[in-house]
Amino acid sequence: MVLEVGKQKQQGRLILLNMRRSAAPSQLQGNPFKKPKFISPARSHPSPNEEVAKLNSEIKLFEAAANKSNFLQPQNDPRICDFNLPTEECAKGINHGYNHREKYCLEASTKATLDLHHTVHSAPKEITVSKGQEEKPDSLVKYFSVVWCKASKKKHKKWEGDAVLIVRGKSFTLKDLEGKDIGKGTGYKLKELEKIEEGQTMMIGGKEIEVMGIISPDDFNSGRCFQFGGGCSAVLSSSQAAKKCFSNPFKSVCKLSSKENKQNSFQNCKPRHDPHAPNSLVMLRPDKNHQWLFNKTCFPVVDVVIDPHLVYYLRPHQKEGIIFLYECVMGMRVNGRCGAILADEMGLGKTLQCISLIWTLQCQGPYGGKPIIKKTLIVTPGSLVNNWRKEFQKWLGIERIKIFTVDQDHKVEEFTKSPFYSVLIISYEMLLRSLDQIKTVKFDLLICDEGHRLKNSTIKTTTALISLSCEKRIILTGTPVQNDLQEFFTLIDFVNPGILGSLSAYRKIYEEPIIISRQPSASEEERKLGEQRAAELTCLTGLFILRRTQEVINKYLPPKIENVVFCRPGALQIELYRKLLNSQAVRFCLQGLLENTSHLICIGALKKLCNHPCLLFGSIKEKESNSTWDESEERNLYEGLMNVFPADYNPIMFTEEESGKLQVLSKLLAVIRELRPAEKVVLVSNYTRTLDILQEVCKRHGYAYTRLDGQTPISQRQKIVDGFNSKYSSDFIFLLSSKAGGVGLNLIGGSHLILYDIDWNPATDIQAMSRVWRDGQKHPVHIYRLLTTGTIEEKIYQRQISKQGLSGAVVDLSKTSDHIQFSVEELKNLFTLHESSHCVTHDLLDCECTGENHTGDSLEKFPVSRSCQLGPHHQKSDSLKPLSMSQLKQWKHFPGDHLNLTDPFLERIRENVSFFFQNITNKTIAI
Ligand SMILES: Nc1ncnc2c1ncn2[C@@H]1O[C@H](COP(=O)(O)OP(=O)(O)OP(=O)(O)O)[C@@H](O)[C@H]1O
Ligand SMILES: [Mg+2]
Repeated sequence: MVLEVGKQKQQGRLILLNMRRSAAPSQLQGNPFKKPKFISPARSHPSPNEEVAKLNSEIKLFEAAANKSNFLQPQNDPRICDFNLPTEECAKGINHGYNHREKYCLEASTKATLDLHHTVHSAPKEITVSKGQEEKPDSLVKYFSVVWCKASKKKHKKWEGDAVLIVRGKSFTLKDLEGKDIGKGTGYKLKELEKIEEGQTMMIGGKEIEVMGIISPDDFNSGRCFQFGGGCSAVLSSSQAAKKCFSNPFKSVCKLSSKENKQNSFQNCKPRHDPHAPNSLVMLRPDKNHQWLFNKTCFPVVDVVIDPHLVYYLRPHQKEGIIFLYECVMGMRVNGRCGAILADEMGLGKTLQCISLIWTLQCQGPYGGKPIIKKTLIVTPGSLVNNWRKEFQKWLGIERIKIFTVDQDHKVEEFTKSPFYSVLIISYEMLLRSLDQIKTVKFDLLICDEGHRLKNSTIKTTTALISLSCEKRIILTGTPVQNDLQEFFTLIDFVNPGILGSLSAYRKIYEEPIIISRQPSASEEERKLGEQRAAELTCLTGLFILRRTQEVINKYLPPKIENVVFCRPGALQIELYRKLLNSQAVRFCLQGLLENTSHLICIGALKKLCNHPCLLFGSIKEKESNSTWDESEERNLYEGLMNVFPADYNPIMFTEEESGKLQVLSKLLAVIRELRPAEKVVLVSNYTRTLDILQEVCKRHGYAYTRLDGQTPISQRQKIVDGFNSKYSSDFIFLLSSKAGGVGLNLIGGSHLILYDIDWNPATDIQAMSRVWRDGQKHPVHIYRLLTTGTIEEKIYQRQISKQGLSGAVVDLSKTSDHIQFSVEELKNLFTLHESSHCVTHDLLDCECTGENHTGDSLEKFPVSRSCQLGPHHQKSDSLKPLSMSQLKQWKHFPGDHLNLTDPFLERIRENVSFFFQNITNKTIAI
């Protein structure tokens, strides 16, 4: 059966092979439209005998081409669209794409036959420049795929490359397949440009071209007519790039060494688990094309069935995710491409999906049941290395799979020397240190957890990982990947190298038109072009990117009660705040007189003050004792500030009353302890010094606590997390530095989470909040975000939720306030203290209520949209994203002195609170 398919294909390609022979080298990567027709301008067609003689040697080339030309597989699986595509529009786009690509291939082969009869080219005719003033509406634009070379009188000319000819009225533009202009002209005779047709050879703008085909406006606008948008070519070019470092990805890891082995394998060709059992999860069978390419030894095709032991626990979205990952790494979604990005929102169980995949591929495969992978490399942030180990044990026990985690006591060498282990789990930092040893192992699958860190292609980690010769690559990330087109390219190019062409081509074909189309000054034409390019890019990459939002697991989770609590500042805080705002440093900032970073120092001081005046006191003392104090910028800021503190002020003896937020926190902890003695609290700050203060509060009140921050050794981290999550733990509080260790942690032992301070980047806060409201959480989750009323904290919050704050930068954890540019106007707003307002944020909401008990609908009814460079239509709504102002308005809100506070926790803190916002998710379940 398989052989038959191969034979048919061979016959079908006889003609094509000869076309290829005469092609310029660039054509091997060229445009699929005309690739098969590519004939040197001065070359006649070879005789049929020549053809046959060359056949054998060229079969191989044909195989490669056949392999690649099926870039997208329409026959593959109708589920593709269901799983992948972010929007309906995109789904339409994909089907459309399929048709096109099928059409391309068909057209290409038909044309090839025609070209065989196309013998010697007549001398090209020069298109003449018009002298008259004929006019033509701009809307009549035609596109052609062409091959070109410099004009010359030589007999044996060689085409130099493919290009796209755009004819608009009397002008033309010639673009190479990287989107660069290589020729331009205007004032040509309209009649001559109008007459251009397929097969025509001509001189235009000093270049000789041959028209290979007509490109539809749709194909041009989508960018498909360019090198990598065309599908077949994309795979070809990149596979050539990939060849450099990749070995055959589909070669089974279990080579048959003898006849005996082979016989045995045939006899054992049964699925490992019963595919017909109820609830069985069976992977897609490879299609004929896949079989022909990767089942050379003709093993029987066997069902790959996920271990029922795992399936029992899997959520529906996880089953879909496993199917998706399987098809991606098997090269069933994009032929010859084995990369995937699983970008599910935080807490959706990306780890379990990967573990299921690894376990499946390590034991099974579609061809004779032979395993697909032997060794897997998992690279993850240091704090999650042991979390991965735990998850493996949780889902597979300790017997099924042998994993090795690298730490101080367990070096990579141990893994490399032992045949015992199949999975290596290592931190990004350790990977860099042990790269040479890691390279000695042949890994069949590479998983990069929290892989958005690879978005920068120049950082060492990315280059190190790129250098590993493993083709099956998976990036896991909870952060959306489409917000920055440059970073998007790097991530895509990492998992599927070369699929979007070179970076410069990508910029020309996709990035530039998309960005131009989003500018307010964009013309209608630019807007349309940008939209279509974005749609095409999304469709192409949507085949191997999967993102699901939190909603898919909401029904398995307990209710979440989110509160934004506006805490009245203490008297000392207000006095110090005023003084800081009156300082010379702030005044200079507002006049634009100081250096670039001065405003950051002012902002830092105000933020410290909001957390607790003793932090500011500590900073001033520290600076004063420094020998450079006299020249330091801070002097202008701190001048006279010490006089505001009581003469005998001792920061170690700080009081709770000195900070509005600390007072609220202290009362909140007390009421949680009293009303829910069995529940625990995660207390988050971005600053170690603030955590010190919070730790001191725990001590003073006798609360048992544990702490994880940047200083915590990686080897300790999982132990701390496990200890806290254990029901036997006596810890009441988990002190967490969100930036240092928030990513990926499971802190389901806690059901109350308090964000003590606010970060410019909402992603940091969202990361922290997602630690407790996730699978496995048993209690309703209470989130409290504390903000000091009228201060810079409110402004940062507003920035987070306003449009400005929603620009691409904010969803990226690596972006800090250092990256944020402020206008003088913005600085003026930042450096204002609103002493008389209960809640400046509410004042800005344009809400009809006077702040009295507005009980808006639940947020769930209001889908949130995040700005994304690929446009609003190219991304599903994400639930774990910053709110917008209008959504906040829908939250229940009321002043602190409101009479009917139904929430017993809020009731206890109201004395120090000027305003509340509250929203409940999953309200249906009784709290
Ligand atoms: N099907 C399931 N049933 C019960 N618990 C599950 C299931 N799937 C995952 N979990 C648990 O949910 C928690 C979150 O899973 P995981 O850490 O894999 O999330 P994630 O998608 O990696 O999130 P993040 O982006 O925050 O890292 C883990 O404790 C995991 O064991
Ligand atoms: Mg994770």
